[in-house]
Amino acid sequence: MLSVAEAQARILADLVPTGPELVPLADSWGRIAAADIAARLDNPPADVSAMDGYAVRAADCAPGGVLSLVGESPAGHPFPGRVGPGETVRIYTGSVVPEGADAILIQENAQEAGGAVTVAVPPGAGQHIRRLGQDFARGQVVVPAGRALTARDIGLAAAANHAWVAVRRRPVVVILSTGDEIALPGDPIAPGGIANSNTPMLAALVRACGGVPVMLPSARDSAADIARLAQGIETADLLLTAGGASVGRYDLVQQGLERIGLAVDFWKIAMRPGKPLMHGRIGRVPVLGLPGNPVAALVCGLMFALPAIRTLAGHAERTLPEDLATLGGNLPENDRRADFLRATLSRAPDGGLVATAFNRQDSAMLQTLARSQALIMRAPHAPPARAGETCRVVRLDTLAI
Ligand SMILES: Nc1nc2c(c(=O)[nH]1)N[C@H]1C(S)=C(S)[C@@H](COP(=O)(O)OP(=O)(O)OC[C@H]3O[C@@H](n4cnc5c(N)ncnc54)[C@H](O)[C@@H]3O)O[C@H]1N2
Ligand code: MOO
Repeated sequence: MLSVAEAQARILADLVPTGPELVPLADSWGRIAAADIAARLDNPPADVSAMDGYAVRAADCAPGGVLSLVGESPAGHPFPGRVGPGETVRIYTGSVVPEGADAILIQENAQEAGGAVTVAVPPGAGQHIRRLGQDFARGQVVVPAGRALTARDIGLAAAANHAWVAVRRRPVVVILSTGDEIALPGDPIAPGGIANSNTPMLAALVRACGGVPVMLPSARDSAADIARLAQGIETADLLLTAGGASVGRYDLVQQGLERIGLAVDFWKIAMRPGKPLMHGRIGRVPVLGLPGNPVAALVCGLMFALPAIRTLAGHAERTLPEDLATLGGNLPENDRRADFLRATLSRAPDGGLVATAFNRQDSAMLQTLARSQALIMRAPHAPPARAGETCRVVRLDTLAI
């Protein structure tokens, strides 16, 4: 069976990012920059004052000295002349510093009367001046390609004078759950039936990864029905199936999709939950067959669908970051499958993270999944671990998933 890392590498190997589209900058939150965004101007565009006061020549300012007030430089209306020896110009925060001046005397440290300004506390040379380009220079890349745009990036791109940005088209991800027992949430549930939690959960995951989910009606446990529902996926960027991935007589996803051209790349990986994960292609469309147990579907979603969607979306950070934490309880020796244990997080007195695994890790238990704040990652064949030892975690509390 493949390791988690090998499976990730094979899934991501030949995914091609979607093409670019232009969107208004203000609508670009969370979108992935398709190209570097370079500044179209210097910021600040000139030397400007950081305070309200007087533009002066620092060398002219001595305590008690008097300067002649020769004009004003309001923001947006630069003073056209020069500040000569013994002269000063009234200035405000954000105003262009007139030629000749090399410091700002803040108004709290001066007294103005009858066209003269008396210096109380002289400024140092250069004080309270924001230099031309000190934030960024024209041509400098302010947002690199592949970044998911934050409110801060949008502010920066706006300051760099961009009204539109090129972002990647959101990948279209088709979701197909399978199983005779599956009913739409809210519909009557027949004896032995179960509400479909995977489809809405995976749709939310797709959205959180920057994709557009397309939820198909769930398929019966029949190869013909699976093939029928999955027809027409050639315009999608990714197909996610859930359920029917294992070895039972009614686990028919592979058989069903083979009828419409599925070529399987791998099936089964050394991971818990998630052993029956399948990867393949139908034509150019990558296919991820997720296990039906909802926890396995979501954990495989985080470890494989998320990197795949992020790669399709052109995101530079493809996989979830790992953190270190201290174990809050003992863990037994692990077998040959990498384990992802649902866990809560707390803080040790020194502020460090403490991860405590839930006692029951049944991959059908959604409540512990929803309550978990991290997944403790255990390597295949990890020896028993004791409370207080360091462990690797994927944080869920910081993900909006
Ligand atoms: N003999 C073996 N049995 C199983 C093995 C194995 O290796 N040998 N693997 C187990 C593992 S691990 C998993 S995970 C499951 C995966 O099974 P499938 O992917 O075939 O999923 P189903 O059998 O269709 O369903 C499993 C379980 O999940 C429920 N389910 C399915 N879809 C949904 C949905 N959309 N919403 C809510 N719940 C869903 C379904 O009712 C079952 O209870 O196989 C083990 N078996
Ligand atoms: O994926 Mo299964 O849920 O490993 O138990």
